Amino acid sequence: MRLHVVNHPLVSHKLTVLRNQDTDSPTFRRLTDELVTLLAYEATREVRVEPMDITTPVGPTTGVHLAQPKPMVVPILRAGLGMLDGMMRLLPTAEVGFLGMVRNEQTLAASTYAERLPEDLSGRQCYVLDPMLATGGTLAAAIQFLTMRGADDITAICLLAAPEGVDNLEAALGDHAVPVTVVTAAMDEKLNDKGYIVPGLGDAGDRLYGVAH
Ligand SMILES: O=P(O)(O)OC[C@H]1O[C@H](OP(=O)(O)OP(=O)(O)O)[C@H](O)[C@@H]1O
Ligand SMILES: O=c1cc[nH]c(=O)[nH]1
Ligand SMILES: [Mg+2]
Repeated sequence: MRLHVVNHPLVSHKLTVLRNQDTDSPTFRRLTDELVTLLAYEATREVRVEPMDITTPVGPTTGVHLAQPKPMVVPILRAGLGMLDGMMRLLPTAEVGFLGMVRNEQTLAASTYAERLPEDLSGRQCYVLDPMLATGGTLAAAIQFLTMRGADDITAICLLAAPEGVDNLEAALGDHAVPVTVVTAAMDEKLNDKGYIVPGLGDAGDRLYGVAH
C-alpha cells in the first residue's frame, strides 16, 4: 500500500479551519469541497490516459484523453458524499458508484447498508472517497468489496488518517495483488478510546449533515 500525505500550505490552512469546533456546517461543507479538489489533483496523478490526435488552430498535435473504461468514483455514505462534488469537478466524466457503510460506535466494526455499483469493475481505476480513516475498518471493507468486483487499481482520498488505521489497513490488505494508494491531507497523532481521530475534526458526517441519531 502506498501512502501520500499532501504537504501544501493551502491544504493545511483549510484543514485548520475544518478542525475548528467553531466552524459551522455550511463552511465545513465548502471547505471539504475545496480540500477534495486539491487532494484529487494529487490522487489522480496516475489516472489512465490514452493518446488523442487533435488539430489546433495552428496545426495538428497529439494530446491525451481519459482512457476507457472510465474511472469509478465511490463515495462512502454518508460523510463521503460531502467529497463527491469536489472530486467530480476534476474528473467530470468519471462514473459514480455508491457504498453506504456505518461504523458501530460501540464495537467500531463497519457494516454495509447500501450498495449501488456495477457488478463488474474489471479493469477499472476506483477512487474511494471517505473523509476519515480511523480504525481503517470501513476502508478495508470497501476495498475488499471493490476488489471482489474486479477493480484493479484503488486510490482512497481521505481528509485525515490515524496511524493505527493505516497499520490496520496495511495488515488487512496483506499481500493484496491490487495496488492501493491512500492520499490524505494529514496523518494525525492517534485514536482516542472511542476510536475518534486525535486531534481530528470530530464526527465528519455529523459536521457535514447534522447529528445522525
Ligand atoms: O476507520 P473507521 O474506524 O472504520 O471509521 C471511519 C468511518 O467512520 C465514519 O463514518 P460513520 O460510521 O460515522 O458514518 P457516517 O458517514 O454516516 O457518519 C467515517 O466517515 C468513516 O466512514
Ligand atoms: O474521528 C472520527 C472517527 C471516525 N469517524 C469520524 O467521523 N471521525
Ligand atoms: Mg459519522
